[in-house]
Amino acid sequence: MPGHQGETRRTRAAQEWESPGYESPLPVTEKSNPLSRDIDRAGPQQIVRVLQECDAEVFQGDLQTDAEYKRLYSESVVQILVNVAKRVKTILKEPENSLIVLSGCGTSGRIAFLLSNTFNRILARHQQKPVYSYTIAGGDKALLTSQEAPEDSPSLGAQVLEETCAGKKHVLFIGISCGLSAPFVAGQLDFCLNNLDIFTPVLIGFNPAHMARAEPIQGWPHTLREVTERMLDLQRGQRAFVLNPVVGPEAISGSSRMKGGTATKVLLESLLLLGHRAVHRHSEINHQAVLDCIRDYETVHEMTYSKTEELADVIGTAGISLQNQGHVYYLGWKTLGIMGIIDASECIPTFGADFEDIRGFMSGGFSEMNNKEGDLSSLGPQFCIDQKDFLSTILPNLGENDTVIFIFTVDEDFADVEKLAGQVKSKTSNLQAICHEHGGCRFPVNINNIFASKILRITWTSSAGDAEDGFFMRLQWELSTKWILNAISTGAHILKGKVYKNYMIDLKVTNSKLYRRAIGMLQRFTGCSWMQGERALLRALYRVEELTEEMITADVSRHTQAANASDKVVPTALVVLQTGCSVSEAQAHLREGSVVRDAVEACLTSGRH
Ligand SMILES: O=P(O)(O)OC[C@@]1(O)O[C@H](CO)[C@@H](O)[C@@H]1O
Repeated sequence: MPGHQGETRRTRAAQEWESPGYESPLPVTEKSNPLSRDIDRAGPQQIVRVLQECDAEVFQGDLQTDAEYKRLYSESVVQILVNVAKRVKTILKEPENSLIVLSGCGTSGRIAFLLSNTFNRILARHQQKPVYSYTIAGGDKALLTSQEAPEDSPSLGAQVLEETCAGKKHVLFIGISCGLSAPFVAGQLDFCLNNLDIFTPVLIGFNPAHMARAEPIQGWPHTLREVTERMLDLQRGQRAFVLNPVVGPEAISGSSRMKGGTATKVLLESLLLLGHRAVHRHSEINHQAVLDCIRDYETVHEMTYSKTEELADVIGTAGISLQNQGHVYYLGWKTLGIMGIIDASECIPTFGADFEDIRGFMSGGFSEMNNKEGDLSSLGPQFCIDQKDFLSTILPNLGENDTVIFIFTVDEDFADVEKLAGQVKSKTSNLQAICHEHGGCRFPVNINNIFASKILRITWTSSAGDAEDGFFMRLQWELSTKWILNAISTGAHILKGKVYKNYMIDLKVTNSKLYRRAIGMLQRFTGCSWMQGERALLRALYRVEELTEEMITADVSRHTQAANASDKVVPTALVVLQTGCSVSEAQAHLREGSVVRDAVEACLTSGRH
């Protein structure tokens, strides 16, 4: 794709979604992206192109100097990164009784976990004790599966944080909520604000402060907007920090696992790396150092998306597997294995997918995960993540409808990769590799032979630096892998018909944010009122024609709990609203059309005539 054409499209799109009336009053993270409007009708190549452009928006500079929205490269954002990196440095220099806690819900919490482990490993290389910890709404179960309900509890957030920090005298707390929306994180920030003698709170998200969630939180006297405003007041005296550049609407509306997760990783890694380099290499923490770091990540975007053809091929293969009721399996090594497990776990709430549709496994399983709660495999098949589990439970039934994607780097034991690939190859020809190598280190011939043409290989230029450079390269591989896997799972679900325009129509309404998003979607597509949308949603959720008084007056938390057990709730409500049919008729209609998008589209189009 010629670069300037993409840039022109991005500028035009930004002018559109930045205009004050565009999908007002939705915050940026919930708006639909003009660049991806027709992604549901795109083929694999086009899907990659659209995702590339949407992801490039993460690194877009200010359109004008007085632009309303701050971006990653904006002066004020860079300054906050500098200030927070200096706090990191202070803690690393005086680690006794100190802690850096990273926290979030869903993807945000998973990234918190990943980075907390990585940076503790960097410290170990320098013979330093761990300083990092993480919290995630729903505990370690949420690292592997979707646990959306705990996201709604501020008191749970505060309690978990208090336990994590017991006895500490200095805590840098970094709460991540891409939409500035999660009550769990709000509770933690409020706890910090009430204990400023110990805590320095930092909030990371991707909306301007005036778009932070302002609706009342059940059983709590504050809102996230109010907490954000309190933090902004304290920011002047550097007692709290709000890092909230805008990165543009998601390619799939509201799917903050994508750009939100990416920008979180870029921001956090940049500020943590600078803090570490200041201590271990005595380098300066200044604007230029921040800009250099972000530019390195921008290069990762370019390198990754230079593999458009190969990526489109994998999406096509994975899409066919899902269309034929087959499965996609990620088999990864080290942290790239974790990236696979994370990406797979997100498909359940995002696309209403079954946990068997896309699954991730990693070499070493829980001993390699290094999560706080240890081996969770006894909790059920969803928690079996070791490649050994793949061999014992999946391999025997693997077939031509399944796609298996190997994710590894030149640092792996090739004999291991080769042996597993041979076993998989005897069951399915849909074998793919995503692999990272660097200048001095290439894959041996037998690895190339076994995957033949099905290799998406990225060769990185390595700097002959110290161990920290090695870590930095791995962080870049992780981000690159994230982009690739997000594209594969999103693309495959698009090809399966799980996306309508650029909306995830079959999402699970398992927390209050998703519940509100679903009603908003019903309003948008049918023109109904909020109340009509909510009633239709509840009828679909409880599978009843008439709502009882109890259902109407119950708390949203009761509905979101019930949503776990229901299927195709939003598509059913859409059909009910649009045609005036009963819930059971709508369900029958959706069963007939195996592709959700087509069934919904047929109904919406016919309703218009
Ligand atoms: O608090 P955030 O980061 O805005 O949102 C977190 C979340 O609700 O959103 C994602 C789905 O959109 C999931 O990762 C997670 O469950």
